[in-house]
Amino acid sequence: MQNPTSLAPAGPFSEDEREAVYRAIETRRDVRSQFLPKPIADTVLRRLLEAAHHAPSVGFMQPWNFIVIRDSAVKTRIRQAFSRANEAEANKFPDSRRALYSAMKLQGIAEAPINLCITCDRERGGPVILGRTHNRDTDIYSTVCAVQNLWLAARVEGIGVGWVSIFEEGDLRDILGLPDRIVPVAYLCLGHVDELCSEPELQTRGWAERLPLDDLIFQDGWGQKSG
Ligand SMILES: Cc1cc2c(cc1C)N(C[C@H](O)[C@H](O)[C@H](O)COP(=O)(O)O)c1[nH]c(=O)[nH]c(=O)c1N2
Repeated sequence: MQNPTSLAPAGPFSEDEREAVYRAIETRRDVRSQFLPKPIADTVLRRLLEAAHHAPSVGFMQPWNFIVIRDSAVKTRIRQAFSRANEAEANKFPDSRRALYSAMKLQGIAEAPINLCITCDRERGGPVILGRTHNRDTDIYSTVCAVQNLWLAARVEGIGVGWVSIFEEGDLRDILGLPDRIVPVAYLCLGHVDELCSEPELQTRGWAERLPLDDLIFQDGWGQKSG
């Protein structure tokens, strides 16, 4: 049988292109406070969704859907669900951290012109999916790849993205009318930004620090360091 694969050139990008890609990766931020009210043009939103839709997926399953939320009544219900979950989460932390937790803004649901729920259809493509037999969660991993593609594409477009995960899943299911087989993987707030924090907000506020990369790299087996 003839090999149907067609090949395209795949050498390194030019220096400028390479720098631009790494700049997008390094300056991407999780956004909660910097959203501008300016609407996102449909053409821009479409490019972001195309970027997400070009993510890798197990068995080319493409398990994602994109629920674009603009309706302020829906956002209000989502915001209320966040508030309930946020209170419960705050109470999980010891007294010494609770005040700092409560002082942080952890969502921009109302301020972001668009909210976007990226879901995973756990039954898309039928019961047997190439590559998923031994790890059922690879459909979820695939959906997260779509989220990251969108997040980086958004940086390039001057659109900030904030991932909000402080919800009871049942609330999201109920508000968005999700069938049982659909998992809400990411709830994202999107809006134009003209400024972004230069470091993760959780770092500047003293909640956590970026770990040294060298501590995380092992050679040929868990815990094994070179030299
Ligand atoms: C799966 C997942 C879920 C959440 C987040 C991220 C991810 C990957 N993050 C954002 C998170 O705090 C942030 O990514 C890190 O602090 C690192 O900062 P930068 O993304 O580099 O700005 C996040 N932030 C927030 O304010 N509220 C939230 O509910 C969440 N939830």
